[in-house]
Amino acid sequence: MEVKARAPGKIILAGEHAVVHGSTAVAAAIDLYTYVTLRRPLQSAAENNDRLITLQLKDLSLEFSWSVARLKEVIPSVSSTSSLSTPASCSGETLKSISVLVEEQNIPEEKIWLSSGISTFLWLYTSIRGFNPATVIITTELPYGSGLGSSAAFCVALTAALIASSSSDKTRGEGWTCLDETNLELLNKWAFEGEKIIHGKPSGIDNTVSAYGNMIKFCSGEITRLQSNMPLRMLITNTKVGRNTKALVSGVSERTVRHPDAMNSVFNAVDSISKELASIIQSKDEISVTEKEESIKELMEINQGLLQSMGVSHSSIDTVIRTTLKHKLTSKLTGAGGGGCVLTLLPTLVSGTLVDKVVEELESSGFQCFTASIGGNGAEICF
Ligand SMILES: Nc1ncnc2c1ncn2[C@@H]1O[C@H](COP(=O)(O)OP(=O)(O)OP(=O)(O)O)[C@@H](O)[C@H]1O
Ligand SMILES: C[C@@](O)(CCO)CC(=O)[O-]
Ligand SMILES: [Mg+2]
Repeated sequence: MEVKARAPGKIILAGEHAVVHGSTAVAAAIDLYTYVTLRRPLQSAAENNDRLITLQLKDLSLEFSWSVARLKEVIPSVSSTSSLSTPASCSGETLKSISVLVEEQNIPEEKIWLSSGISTFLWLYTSIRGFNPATVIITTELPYGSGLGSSAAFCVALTAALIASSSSDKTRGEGWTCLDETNLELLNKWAFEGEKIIHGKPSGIDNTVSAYGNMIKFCSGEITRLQSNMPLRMLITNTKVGRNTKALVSGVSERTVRHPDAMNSVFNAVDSISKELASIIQSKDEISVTEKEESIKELMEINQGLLQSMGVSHSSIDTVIRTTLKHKLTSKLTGAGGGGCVLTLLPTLVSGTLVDKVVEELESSGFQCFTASIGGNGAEICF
């Protein structure tokens, strides 16, 4: 028995970090996906003594396996205390036990950043599917830890596959299909629990936009779907500077504890930027696209300045901003910053030749550029 699921990455157009502190943010799904295939063994094989839960990370040529017996020994209570319909947080104690199971896998030192993802896998899998043996195969088009929501796409696609494999209502051979509203809500709640293991204190925007797709305005868990009334093209530049969302988010929280008044003013300013951006994107007024683009440019510039003041920019991000500005193009970091990816607005009147020139310049600095279509589908499953 095999089910497949996929979930998209995202870009944050405005409001990252401030959204963790209650400000509004605007995000959109992009057409780069994480794919999960879940294979359950035939009944006869499942009854063998060597029953295994296996995780294959195909792009990295890595495989991790746990015997069901070992899982039952180390985290006996997980599957008895939770079920698909009751999303629950992983307690500190359970996470410690799961870390023991992850450490036993001897992850190569240079890939140790995968540990939180593998812990999340074990938590989500055993909470939703119990100790039923299976092989889970993951591939991704998203760069890991670069601000495009690889962690959320991983949690959402994995949970979607787990929900699909638990479902008795299977419509075969119909290609990729969306989940119904109830399952989507459940999926989003479970994926948020997964994100908590990877991010520490996520706002929930990344898993929500990956699950629901489209373009959304998000504030304290409340989602508004945005209908764009203008073309929106962004160049994405991956600085390839590795960073970790958990550390960056906690850095901003520490700064907020030290300077609460100043930082709350910053978060309020970001809230206004996101709200204004959302209204420009949706506006049906007679304002020309060029005028709208000019406003968006300015808002991106102010947002980047505020992200700088939160301490989450990086010299590689500054290089991208300077390089694009030479060609009168505006950029801001996207996601958690500290390196990772940068967005550059490509106004409708900008010629392909200019874009090619900018890309060439950015790539000669060692960065990687690409474009992605914005605002597509969220999580989907396939039987
Ligand atoms: N396909 C995957 N397989 C296993 N683990 C993954 C996968 N994708 C992401 N992860 C886990 O998520 C971590 C990266 O998450 P992190 O939140 O730091 O970056 P991001 O989600 O790419 O960026 P951002 O949160 O800024 O959008 C990795 O270190 C890994 O533990
Ligand atoms: C940095 C952050 O705001 C976005 C990461 O994509 C964290 C979050 O909202 O969970
Ligand atoms: Mg993440």
